Amino acid sequence: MSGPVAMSLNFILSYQGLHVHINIVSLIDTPLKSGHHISAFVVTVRTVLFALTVSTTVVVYLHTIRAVVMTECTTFTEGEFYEGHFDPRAYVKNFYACPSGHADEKNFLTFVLRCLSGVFSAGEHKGKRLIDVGSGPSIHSVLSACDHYDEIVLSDFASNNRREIEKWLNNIEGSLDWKPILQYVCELEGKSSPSDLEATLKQRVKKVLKCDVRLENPFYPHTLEPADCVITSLCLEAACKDIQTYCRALHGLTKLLSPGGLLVMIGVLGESFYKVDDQPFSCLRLSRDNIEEALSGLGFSIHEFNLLPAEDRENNSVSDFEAVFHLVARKPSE
Ligand SMILES: C[S@@+](CC[C@H](N)C(=O)[O-])C[C@H]1O[C@@H](n2cnc3c(N)ncnc32)[C@H](O)[C@@H]1O
Repeated sequence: MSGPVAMSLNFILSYQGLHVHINIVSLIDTPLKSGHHISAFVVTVRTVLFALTVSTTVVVYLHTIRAVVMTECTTFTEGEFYEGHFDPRAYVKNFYACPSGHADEKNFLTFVLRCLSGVFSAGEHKGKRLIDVGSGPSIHSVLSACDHYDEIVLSDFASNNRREIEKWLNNIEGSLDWKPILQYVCELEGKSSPSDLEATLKQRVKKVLKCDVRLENPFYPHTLEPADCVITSLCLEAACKDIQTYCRALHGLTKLLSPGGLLVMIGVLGESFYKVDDQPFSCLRLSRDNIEEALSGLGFSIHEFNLLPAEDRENNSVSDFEAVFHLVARKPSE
């Protein structure tokens, strides 16, 4: 099977103390198959002026130009690509090492954690079962909810992600460190003990399952009992190559909910790629209308839609999102 090949070219042009750093990252099809095209092309040109003094080096960034050209997307990085190319430890180190998240994605993670805390900390939403779809290697999206649901299922397409979660749940040496995020959520919610929160979550997570959101039943061949709450964060836009697939996947997720159940989504608008270390992944560019139309088409009522526009987008080297959104919607009761 052919898959996209990530190419990264770096070079420096120097002339009399003026250094031009050129970084080209592109996703291209494997040359083994003909008729394929460049699918994503990211060019970053950094012009750096080094002014040397006796003891110090002053670096002045003159300007950063970034151009992203999306052409026909024959190589959208779907689940199979994640299996071989997504580094769970690098992902967590890049984006979840501390509550402020990645330095280029200002306030992204604090916005997400605050929104999730706002939904769940009062205890208004509770129930027996909660499913997080496309967890990646991460547990942050269920931290605020875990006190209020008896059984939690985490899930992802990629086995390397599921393995990292299992390692953390089983206290295996060298597992991912979620302490800074646990600490932050406790501070938000006035809880005194991150280790109690950690213990609660570890006790409530009953399964870590393979899922594929492109399937009508994402957990096929298993049939899960209907959940009171489904959470999904940054998964559908990473997994779905076009809006039709996205709407079908959303429908599949909503079928996991019992009537009247709660859907909580975190996602990005207007993003075409993100990077984990130097490895780019594609993303379906969504608008707020896309999501609202898809959900109202499924009969959901949207209770909250919160948006955080990207700050300093032109200097973001790890993604090109326009805004991060958080929404809470309810499935119609029968
Ligand atoms: C950007 S990560 C999001 C991870 C995590 N939920 C978060 O908020 O950080 C996207 C995740 O989607 C998963 N994914 C990709 N294709 C998928 C599919 N078809 N079904 C389920 N998960 C998929 C990837 O393995 C990856 O873990």
